[in-house]
Amino acid sequence: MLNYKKYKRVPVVDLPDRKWPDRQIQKAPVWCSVDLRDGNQALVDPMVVEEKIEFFNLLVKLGFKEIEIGFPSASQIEYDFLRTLVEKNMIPDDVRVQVLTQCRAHLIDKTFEAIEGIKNVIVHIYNSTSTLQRDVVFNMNREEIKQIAIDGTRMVKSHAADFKGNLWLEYSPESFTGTELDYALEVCEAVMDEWKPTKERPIIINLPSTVEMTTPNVYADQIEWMDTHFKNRESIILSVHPHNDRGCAVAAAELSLLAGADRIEGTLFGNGERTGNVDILTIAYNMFSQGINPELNLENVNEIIDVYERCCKMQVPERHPYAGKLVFTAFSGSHQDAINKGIKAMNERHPDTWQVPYLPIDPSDVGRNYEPIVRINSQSGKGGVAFIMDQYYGFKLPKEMHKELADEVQKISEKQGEVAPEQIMSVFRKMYVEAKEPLHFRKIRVEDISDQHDTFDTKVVLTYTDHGETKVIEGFGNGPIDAVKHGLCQQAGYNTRLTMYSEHALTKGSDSQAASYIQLVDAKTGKSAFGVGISSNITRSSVRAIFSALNRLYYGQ
Ligand SMILES: CC(=O)SCCNC(=O)CCNC(=O)[C@H](O)C(C)(C)COP(=O)(O)OP(=O)(O)OC[C@H]1O[C@@H](n2cnc3c(N)ncnc32)[C@H](O)[C@@H]1OP(=O)(O)O
Ligand SMILES: CC(C)C(=O)C(=O)O
Repeated sequence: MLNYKKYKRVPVVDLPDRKWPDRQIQKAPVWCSVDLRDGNQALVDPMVVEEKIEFFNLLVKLGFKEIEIGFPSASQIEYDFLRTLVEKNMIPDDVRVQVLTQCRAHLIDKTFEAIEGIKNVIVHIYNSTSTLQRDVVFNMNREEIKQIAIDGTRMVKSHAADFKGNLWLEYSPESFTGTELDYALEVCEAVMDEWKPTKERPIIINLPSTVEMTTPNVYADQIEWMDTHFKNRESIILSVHPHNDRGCAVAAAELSLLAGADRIEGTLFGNGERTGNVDILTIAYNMFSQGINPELNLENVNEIIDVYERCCKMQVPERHPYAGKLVFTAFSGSHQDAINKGIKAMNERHPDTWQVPYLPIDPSDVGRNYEPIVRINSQSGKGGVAFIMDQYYGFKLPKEMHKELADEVQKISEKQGEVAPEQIMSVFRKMYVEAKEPLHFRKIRVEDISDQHDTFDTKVVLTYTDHGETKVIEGFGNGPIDAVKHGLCQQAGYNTRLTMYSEHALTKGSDSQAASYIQLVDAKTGKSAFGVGISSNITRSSVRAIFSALNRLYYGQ
């Protein structure tokens, strides 16, 4: 049995008048990508300079205005990358780059050496404040730990006096979620007392969920508590930095926005230590799906995946929100049916507002144009097969026909697994379009005889082969189809009723073709069959559909 007694609960926050549950997200926060630092430090093979440059350029293209580019005092690669950005003038003027350092003199000195020449920089210092780390890592009491933060701030301050560009300070009480709230507040305020931020030159106070330890509502309570207890709150940009140990980082980040956070640090696809940082893209796409401008350029998720996978040597999982290969695809019948009907209804009723069952966003909005929304396997139903026929090939099968074709496709999927659209099309062709024997329609002549006949106004002369033997018959009716049917009944003995007819121009493939669908019922036995005809001439496509139905009805095709 699992030894759950080994673990103890993390205390919750006593916040009876919490406000965040009644709020809604109204706008995008300040986004800060920490891919090149927190994401990078978790990689099996951290990025080399060229990869960091490619990733940095992607982040700029996506519209990030704050980018933590590394820990320049940690390694030569980190340092060289930063220097390359500066020397090659690659940092846009409207982007603030951020660098991380521990509160240690030699690391801060090196950091300032690295950032020389940057126009806008955020120097991010941190030290762990949690009860556990105070005890086992630092073996220091509360005052001593607070002093690390104060000393770090002082060191940055003394360097900042000589720094030529614009510089902001960010302070993180690392392991904030394992820190007593009153103590976290005390340390942050000690840093602020030292730094002296103003409304015009605010400090970034970043409250990381370094390890996600609780349900997201507790994190939100912690953030709201801090938000409402800070003195001089207007001189703070309140930032969060959730990790995903419990799989709830996105929820934690979203709830923290309700609780007062202004800024989110996270990574693309949630790469980062252990289970990762919060996935910024998911939060941004969530906003987008609610009609909120995410203020990032996220139209091409495939490009983001491409750069991410190449530089990080990580894979985006197939079920990853908004980005996974399978997230816009339905295999199951009822989902496919609802999507099929939903898209049709939306196009008819309100094409400007996306509302389709099972698809929270329009895949094409994020560049997933070629995504198969519907894929067919043994879990699929008739709606899905009809959707494929329409979306891929332009055949709008009458509802009556859906089941027959789907049953045939299902027989295949039960044997082989997924059935590709081409295979469905080939089944359709074989079943209907190629049902041309033994009755093979050759040609038709249509005459308008309206002033020569009382009830019928169309005469047809129909040539076809029956088991190879050529036959020519005449038929009269109130239109070509009716006349063909009468001719076949009276002169060839096929006594049928026509119970369904529909036709449409084919929108996909050859643009001048029409498709006709017919259902014939044998008047004596009641047996029925569908037929399909295709031709550039609507009369010929209809007659072909009749012959297809006859062959299937009487000759078992
Ligand atoms: C939650 C986070 O993600 S924080 C960011 C973590 N990222 C990284 O660590 C990646 C880059 N880091 C590195 O390359 C290295 O750790 C370096 C270069 C920064 C420092 O290297 P080293 O000094 O050789 O080793 P190390 O990191 O183990 O140093 C630990 C010492 O720093 C102290 N320390 C750790 N964090 C801090 C801090 N934020 N401020 C001040 N001192 C600190 C520890 O108490 C320990 O002190 P001790 O030597 O007296 O026991
Ligand atoms: C440095 C801090 C913000 C960090 O990376 C964390 O707490 O996860």
